[in-house]
Amino acid sequence: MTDKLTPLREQIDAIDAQILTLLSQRARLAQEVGHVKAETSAPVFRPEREAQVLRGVADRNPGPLKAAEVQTIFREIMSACRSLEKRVTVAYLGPSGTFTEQAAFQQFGSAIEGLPCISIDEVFRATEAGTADFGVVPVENSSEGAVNRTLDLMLGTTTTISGEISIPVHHSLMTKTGNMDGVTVVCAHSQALAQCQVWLNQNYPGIERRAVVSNAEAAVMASKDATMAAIASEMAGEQYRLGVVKGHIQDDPHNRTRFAVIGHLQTNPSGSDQTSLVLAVPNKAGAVYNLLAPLAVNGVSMTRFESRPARIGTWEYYFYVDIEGHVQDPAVAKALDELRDNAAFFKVLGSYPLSL
Ligand SMILES: C=C(O[C@@H]1C=C(C(=O)O)C=C[C@H]1O)C(=O)O
Repeated sequence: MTDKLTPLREQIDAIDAQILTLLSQRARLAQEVGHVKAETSAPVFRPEREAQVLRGVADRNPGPLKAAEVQTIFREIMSACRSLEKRVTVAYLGPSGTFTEQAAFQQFGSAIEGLPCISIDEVFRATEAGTADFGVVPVENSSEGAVNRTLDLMLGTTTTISGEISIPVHHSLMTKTGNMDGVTVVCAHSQALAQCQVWLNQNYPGIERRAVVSNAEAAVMASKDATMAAIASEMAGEQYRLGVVKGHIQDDPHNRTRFAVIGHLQTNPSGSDQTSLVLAVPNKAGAVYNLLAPLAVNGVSMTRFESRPARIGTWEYYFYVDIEGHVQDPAVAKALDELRDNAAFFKVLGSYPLSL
């Protein structure tokens, strides 16, 4: 066997040497890009460029590696190259071990300064104040719908959305011991409890369910108290040394959560983009219909429509709308100009590359 392996490993060693040479050539070019940007105070992180690089490698990937695996490798290469220009600070809903942290690393790679925050409000504050260059917040879950706090804070924020991330959300039931002996309470974020409610009803109908600030916090609590079980990601379980009682307990096996990247960057078109808006209408008949008519007239597709009470004591609403395309696309620009005229409130939250 050794005789067969040796020549193959020699070939791998030779290729690794080539990869390393090419990586350092790439890194030196990124440093040069960094110098050019520094001369004009241009932003270091260019999400539209990174999205194009990642789409390009997926399109050209000859296999046998999967497109998503090749993208993960290139994501890390870009993250490391970018950090030679500047190591960006990214605030996210923590503590360490949350799905939002996972989303932040999926977007920026691991060569960043992570800034875990205790609440969604804190992520907005840190990003608005410039303590962090970017923030990552949950926006919507495929089973539970909108994350209302994020939508409310988007209304008044000075930041814009520069990217979106979509990740599969798999929950595990975990305890200190890996079994349920002596456990009297199951802790998790309210959304996670809701996403696992059918499974909990069937398997642990009598047990108390306690909503806590995050799943990661539930994992911390379970790591300190053998009477508590946590619902969280297996990643959080590993971090806090929990044993898995049962994995994949979410009621919907395709459960996903969408996250937004917020910051002070206006992202250029990447070729496959989305724009998020908040609108309100005057309180009269046919107002919503009239409001949205310019989208259809200009051939702009709406991919999401969500309403939130305006919280001013009357039955008025803010509408959160996602459309295909970028504000710099002529059809989108024209539709938005017309839309602005019909709206009682109008705010573009950002144009950004569609998640991979
Ligand atoms: C090198 C650049 O800077 C950053 C790093 C990138 C990369 O490593 O490919 C791409 C975009 C930027 O976020 C660039 O803007 O081209």
